[in-house]
Amino acid sequence: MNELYSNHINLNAVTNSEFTYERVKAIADWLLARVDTRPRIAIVCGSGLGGLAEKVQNSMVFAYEQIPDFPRSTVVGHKGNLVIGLLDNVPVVCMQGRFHSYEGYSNALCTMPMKVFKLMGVETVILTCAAGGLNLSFDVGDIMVIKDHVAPLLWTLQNPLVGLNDDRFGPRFPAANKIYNKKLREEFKKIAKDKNIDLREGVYSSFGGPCYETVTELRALLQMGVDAVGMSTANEALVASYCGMKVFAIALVTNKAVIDYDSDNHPFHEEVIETANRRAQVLQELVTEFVKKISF
Ligand SMILES: O=P(O)(O)O[C@H]1O[C@H](CO)[C@@H](O)[C@H]1O
Ligand SMILES: Nc1nc2[nH]cnc2c(=O)[nH]1
Repeated sequence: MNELYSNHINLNAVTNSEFTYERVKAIADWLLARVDTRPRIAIVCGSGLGGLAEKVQNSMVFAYEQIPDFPRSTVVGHKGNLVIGLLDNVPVVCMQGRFHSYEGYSNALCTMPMKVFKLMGVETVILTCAAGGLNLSFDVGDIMVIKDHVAPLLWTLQNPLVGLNDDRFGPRFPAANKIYNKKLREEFKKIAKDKNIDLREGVYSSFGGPCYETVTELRALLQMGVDAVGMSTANEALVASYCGMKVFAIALVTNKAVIDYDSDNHPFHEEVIETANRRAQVLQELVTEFVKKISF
């Protein structure tokens, strides 16, 4: 098991080509052989947001290290479990923790679970993440529906789709202008409105991390129209959409991006986790309701 990890010295060099259709199918089949549930919705829990997975009932919990060829979670706030079961009676597969390139994983490896979901029969992927709020009108604790992304890593050979393409997953040259499904965004906004929960909508940008951004980087992003910044999600959204799944993503604004050169403030992960814990319940409520709505 996990031959890849023992043979590879540099997991940051694992490309798309390493995860052949057959290899990904073997992971999907391994999981499907162990559960009765057939999820059509996958949920990725971001930093501090893994509590949602605990709401899943009749669940089978697989630690990532149990699953053949799966990477391991190394970040605080990412438990590292794949949870399969029922969220308010809707069959789901839930990543309680995701993979980031700053953990030393290539983007191909970080996003490999999206392909597993595809081969498990998943049709819709819901991504959640923690992010720094850049839009000047955003407050800590705001929930932002992601409508587009700017992801400089994906402009490079760290694009997760680099390598031999297998058309059974998706096309060689996928479009990226409609990754975040409009109907799903509208549906989610309706749910929030009915519950009197304020929402934001905007553009997410992801960097490789693990450092947070410099003031000048943030100012440049602001000029580009970016509203929130993180270190994940865009890569997963791209691959999920490439595989033909519908994508919906939300960012929780866990801290304010510092765009003043002389400010004494700075972002730190404990604050990110603390805000996520504080807002987890609202987020869980919205996502659960959303899952119910879109399951029909
Ligand atoms: O995107 P998620 O995993 O939610 O977490 C965000 O928060 C962490 C930094 O505090 C980074 O991992 C960043 O990507
Ligand atoms: N890159 C980045 N990731 C984050 N995750 C949570 N907050 C932030 C932030 O301010 N910047």
